[in-house]
Amino acid sequence: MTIGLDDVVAAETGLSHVDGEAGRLIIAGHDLEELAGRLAYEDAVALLWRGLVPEASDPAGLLGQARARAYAHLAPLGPRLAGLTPVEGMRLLLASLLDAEEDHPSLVVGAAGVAAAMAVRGAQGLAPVAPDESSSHAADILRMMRDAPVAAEEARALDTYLVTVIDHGLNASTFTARVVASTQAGILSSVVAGLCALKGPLHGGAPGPVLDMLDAIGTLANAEPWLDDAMARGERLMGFGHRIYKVRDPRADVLKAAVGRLKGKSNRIAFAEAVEATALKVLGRRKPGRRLDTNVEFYTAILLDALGVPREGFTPLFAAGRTAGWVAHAIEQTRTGRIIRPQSRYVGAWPAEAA
Ligand SMILES: CC(=O)SCCNC(=O)CCNC(=O)[C@H](O)C(C)(C)COP(=O)(O)OP(=O)(O)OC[C@H]1O[C@@H](n2cnc3c(N)ncnc32)[C@H](O)[C@@H]1OP(=O)(O)O
Ligand SMILES: O=C([O-])CC(=O)C(=O)O
Repeated sequence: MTIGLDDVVAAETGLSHVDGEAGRLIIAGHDLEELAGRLAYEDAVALLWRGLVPEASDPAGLLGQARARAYAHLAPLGPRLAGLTPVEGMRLLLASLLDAEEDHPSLVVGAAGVAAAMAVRGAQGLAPVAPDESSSHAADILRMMRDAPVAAEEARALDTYLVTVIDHGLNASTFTARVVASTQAGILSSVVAGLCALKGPLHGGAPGPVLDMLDAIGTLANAEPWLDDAMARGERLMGFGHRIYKVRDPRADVLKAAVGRLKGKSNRIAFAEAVEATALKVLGRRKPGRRLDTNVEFYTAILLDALGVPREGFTPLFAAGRTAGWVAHAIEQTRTGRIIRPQSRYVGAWPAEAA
């Protein structure tokens, strides 16, 4: 038995496939590289939901309406976000919809976009900004978050990001969502559960710490000693390593290319590339045979920073993108009609008479 379920197949899915040896991600029958940077997020949602969600044929209009409907419910909660981190705020907002029994696929995705923007603003003591139904999902999230116009190239960069993270096999948050869905709890409960799995740094929470790491390293000359000291203290280098990928995560290059297209918008990219190369050298030396490479979170940090997203907002944006995946997995799992219930191996004390 493997603790951590490394090689266990816990579900069948038609949504996405991660080939960890080839460094390949297939989403609904397409390589990620065919989709990211080419499709708007709503079109990727339609592709992912095809055959699962009836309204998938017109996702653009539906997500706009969904944002407007969600905002009407969520806006009064704006004052309650002060003092919460954006992840906590987003959780509070989405959980509040549970009471309203809003369990509709598009509404949940629309609400996740609104909640991400509101939670980032709320954490800074700023009032929420209303959605624009006619805007694309990516452009509207960025505009609601910053309350300022969004350039077309910025909207495209965020689209690329949201599509890149839309789904990824049975990662920790999606597995969590499927476990909850398997109890027939419904879509929204599954999504809120998935969101709860993103609170820590190991899954979806690494990009903020990646920027902290780059800031702490400061100069290229300091990179190798800094990274080496961190490893000597037993720390993990954020943005590196993956349970499934034993080679470079293909999403790292998709996002790095998206940063490159944002001309003049990142003053960190050259430094980040140099630190990445040094980190790979240090990881290879300190953990020989472990096959630790760059994961999606490293260039997520650079891209979202270039878009002016505060680092505490990185995880809410990951969640906003992943929500369409959680929803689809929840529906897929619910349809199986079977509860997910693995076994544990008891290592505690036995009653005296059984010893
Ligand atoms: C969207 C996403 O969530 S992508 C993942 C984002 N998370 C991060 O970037 C956080 C840093 N990375 C990690 O913590 C891990 O690589 C994980 C959690 C992503 C995957 O972990 P697992 O595959 O379970 O690896 P596991 O914990 O078994 O570690 C294997 C070995 O590699 C080491 N290792 C794994 N990742 C790292 C890392 N980033 N830095 C340093 N060492 C690492 C572990 O210390 C362990 O070494 P040991 O056996 O000598 O003690
Ligand atoms: O697959 C995983 O374990 C983590 C990950 O990269 C993701 O969820 O995108």
